[in-house]
Amino acid sequence: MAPTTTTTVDTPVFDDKKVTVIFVLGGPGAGKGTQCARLVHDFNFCHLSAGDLLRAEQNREGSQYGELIRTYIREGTIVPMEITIKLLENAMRDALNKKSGDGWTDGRGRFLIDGFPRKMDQAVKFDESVCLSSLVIFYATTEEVLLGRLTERGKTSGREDDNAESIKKRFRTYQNDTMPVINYYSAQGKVAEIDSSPSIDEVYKKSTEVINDVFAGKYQKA
Ligand SMILES: Nc1ncnc2c1ncn2[C@@H]1O[C@H](COP(=O)(O)OP(=O)(O)OP(=O)(O)O)[C@@H](O)[C@H]1O
Ligand SMILES: O=c1ccn([C@@H]2O[C@H](COP(=O)(O)O)[C@@H](O)[C@H]2O)c(=O)[nH]1
Repeated sequence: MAPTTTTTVDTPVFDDKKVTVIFVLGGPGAGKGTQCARLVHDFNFCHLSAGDLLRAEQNREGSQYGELIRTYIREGTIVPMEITIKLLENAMRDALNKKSGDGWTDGRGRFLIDGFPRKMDQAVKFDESVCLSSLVIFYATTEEVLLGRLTERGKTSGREDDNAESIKKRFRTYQNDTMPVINYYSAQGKVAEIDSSPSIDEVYKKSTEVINDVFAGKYQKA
């Protein structure tokens, strides 16, 4: 008899009927973090930046991944997905245990996951095993605008990757690895694209319209 093969399908840790996950993507410096900070204030989201979680893990005393993460970030490449997904899952569990108020009763929660998924393997794995996402907000602008913003931010950010060489590598990774993720979700009708070239206030107005649409049920999960 031919050997049987089994395919393991993960059950997501969090129920997407209770937990809303919105991914926030766009080129480096597009304004993802800036917009998320304001959305948190007005809609009581938990904002999880994958980059921030990785930097915290990199700097955590005793972390076995510190040096590995530092190298990937400096090179502008994507840290192996298992690390980032575990950090996100833990942070989500923490927030679900601690947060309260609008959107956070009876095991419910709402998350803006910023700068993730950056690569197709992360997208598929997160949706399957952590929580099915509702939408991607995609902040789109030109490389010229991105470069200007990152160069300016680099004067004070202290980030090891806000320098000309790392920025160039991050742009390449964005085109090669992250644009396919945006196209993948776009084909499922799960992308809201917002031009992030105008002022912070103008971009924010569009962002709130998208979030109101999500809560009004405009975007149905595939
Ligand atoms: N609409 C805007 N107009 C002008 N400047 C902006 C705008 N949005 C953000 N900025 C500025 O651009 C810089 C990058 O913004 P932000 O850190 O929010 O980008 P990001 O997409 O989160 O970047 P990264 O992916 O590198 O973390 C910041 O200094 C921010 O103040
Ligand atoms: O899912 C992710 C997200 C980020 N990274 C690495 O972190 C840096 C910085 O990310 P920001 O969102 O700009 O803060 C990014 O260039 C990657 O090297 C990752 O590996 N995986």
